[in-house]
Amino acid sequence: MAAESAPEPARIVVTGASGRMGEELLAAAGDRADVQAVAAVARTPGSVTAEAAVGTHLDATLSGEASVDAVVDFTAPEATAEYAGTAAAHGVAFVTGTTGLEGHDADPLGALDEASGSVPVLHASNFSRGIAALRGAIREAAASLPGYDVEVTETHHNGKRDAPSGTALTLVEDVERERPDLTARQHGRAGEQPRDPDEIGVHARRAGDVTGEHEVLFAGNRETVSLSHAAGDRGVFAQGALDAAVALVDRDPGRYEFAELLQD
Ligand SMILES: NC(=O)C1=CN([C@@H]2O[C@H](COP(=O)(O)OP(=O)(O)OC[C@H]3O[C@@H](n4cnc5c(N)ncnc54)[C@H](OP(=O)(O)O)[C@@H]3O)[C@@H](O)[C@H]2O)C=CC1
Ligand SMILES: O=C(O)C1=N[C@H](C(=O)O)C[C@H](O)C1
Repeated sequence: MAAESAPEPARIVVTGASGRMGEELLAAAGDRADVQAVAAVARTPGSVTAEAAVGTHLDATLSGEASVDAVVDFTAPEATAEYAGTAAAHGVAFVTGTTGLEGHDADPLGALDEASGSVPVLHASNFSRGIAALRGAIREAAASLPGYDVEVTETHHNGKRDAPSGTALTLVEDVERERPDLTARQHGRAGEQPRDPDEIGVHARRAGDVTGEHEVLFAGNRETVSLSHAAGDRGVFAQGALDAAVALVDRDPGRYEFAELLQD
């Protein structure tokens, strides 16, 4: 009987290759058999150590590659808006973990929706499997603990640009869906500010090189429930994003959720 041959690796292009996540993605892809980073894009290519070719413009990079399955993008909202359109124009799936997209002038969320008309698109504020599991637990707790006060706290490294983190916003939305009585997001507190029952507190801390920590605290009925997650390193996010890129290959155009791809 003939031996089954391994499937071809997903051919990806990594944008933001000079960044913390870009470097992590290139390193992680190099260790996997199911993904091949065929090229990388960076504004400052000299700073990138990669076996793949490094360009400065995604459009030129995609034009120069015979076949690319997915662009994997962890950059900044304005770049994500541009790259989503470029990937769609080339018929290439788009996976992005960029946060801070909400309300940005470049309308990255609109660009993702538009791109999803012609290619598969996945945006996740957090690509760790632990956060995907935590979200289920948080939804359950929020539904089971009516009337409890809820406070969301995140901690990240001092180089993070956006606050609160994209993950914190996702967790807040998850709670709000189960608790429509929580209509007021309270970002920090100062001075005389007693808590209103309709508040959901949101707190962002920035310190040192903390990779990413999130906690949702439920308090009421003389008890507290705390659900939390801490990422040990950025490899956690990189592996999840590469899993997503592999899972998106050959899918129909449209918007996809990270949790839904994990179930397949
Ligand atoms: N969803 C998830 O699981 C995770 C999401 N993130 C998110 O990913 C994003 C990147 O994070 P991180 O790697 O730490 O950030 P860095 O600042 O380390 O890297 C950002 C990268 O994007 C590039 N970049 C920034 N602005 C532009 C632009 N206008 N055009 C083209 N390229 C640009 C930078 O290029 P240059 O070096 O030239 O400035 C750099 O390569 C953030 O939004 C962060 O919140 C991070 C970790 C996990
Ligand atoms: O910027 C980061 O580092 C991270 N960003 C994401 C976010 O904003 O939630 C995910 C992770 O926590 C790390």
